[in-house]
Amino acid sequence: MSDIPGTLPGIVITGASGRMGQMLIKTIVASDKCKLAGAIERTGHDWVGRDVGEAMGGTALGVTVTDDALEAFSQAQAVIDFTAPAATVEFAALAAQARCVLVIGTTGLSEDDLNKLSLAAHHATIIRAGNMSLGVNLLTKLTKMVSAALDADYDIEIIEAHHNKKVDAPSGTALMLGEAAAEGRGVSLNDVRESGRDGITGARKRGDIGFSAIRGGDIIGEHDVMFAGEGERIILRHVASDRSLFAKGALKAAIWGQGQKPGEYDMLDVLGL
Ligand SMILES: NC(=O)C1=CN([C@@H]2O[C@H](COP(=O)(O)OP(=O)(O)OC[C@H]3O[C@@H](n4cnc5c(N)ncnc54)[C@H](O)[C@@H]3O)[C@@H](O)[C@H]2O)C=CC1
Ligand SMILES: O=C(O)C1=N[C@H](C(=O)O)C[C@H](O)C1
Repeated sequence: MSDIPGTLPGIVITGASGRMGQMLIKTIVASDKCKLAGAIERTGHDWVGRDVGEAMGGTALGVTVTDDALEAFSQAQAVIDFTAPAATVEFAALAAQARCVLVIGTTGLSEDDLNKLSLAAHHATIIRAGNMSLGVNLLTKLTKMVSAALDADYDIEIIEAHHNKKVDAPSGTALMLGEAAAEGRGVSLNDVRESGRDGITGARKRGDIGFSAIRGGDIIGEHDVMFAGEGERIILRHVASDRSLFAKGALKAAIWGQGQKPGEYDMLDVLGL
């Protein structure tokens, strides 16, 4: 890992051609706190071998898209990964080899994937969150507080809406909010999670935390946490209206991670919440 004092941290972006990949590259280019050190795409992708700025339809950035992740990671101080679970697990192992900071935004990770990330975190500084925005991370705190103040007479339902290309449900953010609500109630989310209502479901089970997912158009990401009681409903809401929100949070995490010991962190650590 190159680490020349006084230079800006170099950041590698995986999934460079993706919605978040391109947003991250634009955010890095506009930042005076870090520089773009590499751009990764999957083997066979038509961006591999091209200048990433030109591939994005703009001016050349002097960074060629590569599928050799380990070589790119070893030249960087941090990697930001918003791709897909299988790729994220591979990148975590490579980040451990390269001993660099890895910021993970990928959602839809299984328990097995998370265990592999924990192993990689023995050698890499891994910062992971299903949502990198200040607003959502603050909302997790509020959700926990409201959930702790109310008993199970208030039914908790989490409703999320995203664009029609999203492949996982419930969203990573919805699960973060569900974990916060469960924590506030002093229960495990796995014991009370209800995310598959269809057909003759029977009445709602007291204490369940329900999830509903809407998919349509270009919705960036909207989340409601509803506490539905007798005669009243409390609704906590976050609406993302620009993807740059997530990219700015991820960059903040990559810079915060410099000098942190290997281990697992989240955005609450980064934001000091
Ligand atoms: N934590 C957060 O704040 C946010 C998380 N996300 C999550 O980020 C992930 C990506 O979202 P989008 O950018 O919308 O998806 P996308 O489908 O537009 O982009 C994913 C990119 O990853 C690339 N990729 C897949 N496998 C790869 C591999 N093995 N090597 C290199 N590149 C690979 C694909 O070619 C594609 O370019 C999703 O899991 C999404 O839920 C999205 C927005 C915010
Ligand atoms: O896929 C997305 O787009 C988003 N994914 C994250 C999630 O699963 O919560 C964050 C954000 O809502 C956008």
